[in-house]
Amino acid sequence: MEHSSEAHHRIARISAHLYPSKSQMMDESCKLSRADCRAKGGAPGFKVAILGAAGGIGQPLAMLMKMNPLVSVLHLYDVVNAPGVTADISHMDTGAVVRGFLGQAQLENALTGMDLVIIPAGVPRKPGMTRDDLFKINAGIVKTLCEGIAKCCPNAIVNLISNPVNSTVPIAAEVFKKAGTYDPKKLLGVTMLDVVRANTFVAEVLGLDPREVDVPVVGGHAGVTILPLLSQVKPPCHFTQQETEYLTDRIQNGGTEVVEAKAGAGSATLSMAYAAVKFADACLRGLRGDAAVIECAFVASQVTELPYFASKVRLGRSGAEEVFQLGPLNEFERDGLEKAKKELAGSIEKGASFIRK
Ligand SMILES: NC(=O)C1=CN([C@@H]2O[C@H](COP(=O)(O)OP(=O)(O)OC[C@H]3O[C@@H](n4cnc5c(N)ncnc54)[C@H](O)[C@@H]3O)[C@@H](O)[C@H]2O)C=CC1
Ligand SMILES: O=C([O-])CC(=O)C(=O)O
Repeated sequence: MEHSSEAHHRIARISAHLYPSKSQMMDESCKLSRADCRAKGGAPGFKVAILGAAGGIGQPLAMLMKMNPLVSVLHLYDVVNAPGVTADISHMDTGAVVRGFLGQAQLENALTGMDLVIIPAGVPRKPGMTRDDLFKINAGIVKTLCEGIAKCCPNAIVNLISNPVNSTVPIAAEVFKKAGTYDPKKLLGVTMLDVVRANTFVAEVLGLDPREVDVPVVGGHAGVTILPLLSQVKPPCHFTQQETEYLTDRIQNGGTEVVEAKAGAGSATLSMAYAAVKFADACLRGLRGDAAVIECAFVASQVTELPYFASKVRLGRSGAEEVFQLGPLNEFERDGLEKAKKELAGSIEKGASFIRK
């Protein structure tokens, strides 16, 4: 039979977990706080922060990052609901230790020591809006968060999701330049969802498994700036003019397709969380030193005359270590490139001058 005081202690411990105040009345001496636990969260891996972790993208993104074996510490920051999301996700029996941070006063603690910072903070579109309509609110949010990064984890890789990406990446770059911490290799605008969509839609047209399809998508992340290079699809294939026009239009307007389907309840969140994790995982594999990790991203670039451009990049220990040229384009793509560059130039300038002014 169980010794009675041992049983008493066990009941008190369970009770302490469920009803802290009741257990306090039962037995003050047998409370076990988290700090007393033997686990010290020292598992090997990278430290990742998500800023905007309680949002539509943030929550599934946090869940998927908690499942990533390359992550040892996961910091979840938001201006609302961070404790709830953190409590929920921290019960998943995967390796990463999860900590929550709520509000501006906790931003610095959320960022200190991070290897990778993923930013999905900011407002999403409603039907009838362009991504640029989000600039007014999201520009200031991105500025504040990047000031925190410059101060607390200037060497971290930054994955910027908040729209309009074509402007928020230049905003982040200018904040880092002002702080003297700018490393162009470490600032990456996330355009992975365009690639994910392109792979899906092309696979549908060709009757292939999307996992076997690789479509480079270059330019930027809004309307005509999203330029799928269908002439470079792997495996090599041919499209009719009608297929090319259908696919280009669907890939460029994939975001709007979701915004309209959600009818006022926001924009892509689940496919975006999936794409963000796919991209973050590539960044972490690069940081680990894996060879040939190549993905598309919106980065500082000399591929065109514009200072930022999305194209394939090689991810390594220091971020985007190599930015690849566009390769041969057909006439349809060359036309698309000219349209993309025209719009991109304005969006980049708008972002940069928001900080320079
Ligand atoms: N790059 C891409 O491919 C995509 C980008 N997006 C963009 O991602 C952003 C977020 O979208 P959702 O998650 O759907 O929006 P949401 O409104 O569901 O979540 C945004 C979260 O950001 C938080 N937030 C607001 N201000 C903050 C601050 N100063 N610091 C920290 N957190 C803050 C909010 O509290 C909220 O939890 C939007 O700008 C959207 O346009 C969305 C889909 C794809
Ligand atoms: O369309 C939006 O507003 C969100 C987004 O960037 C996307 O889904 O590609």
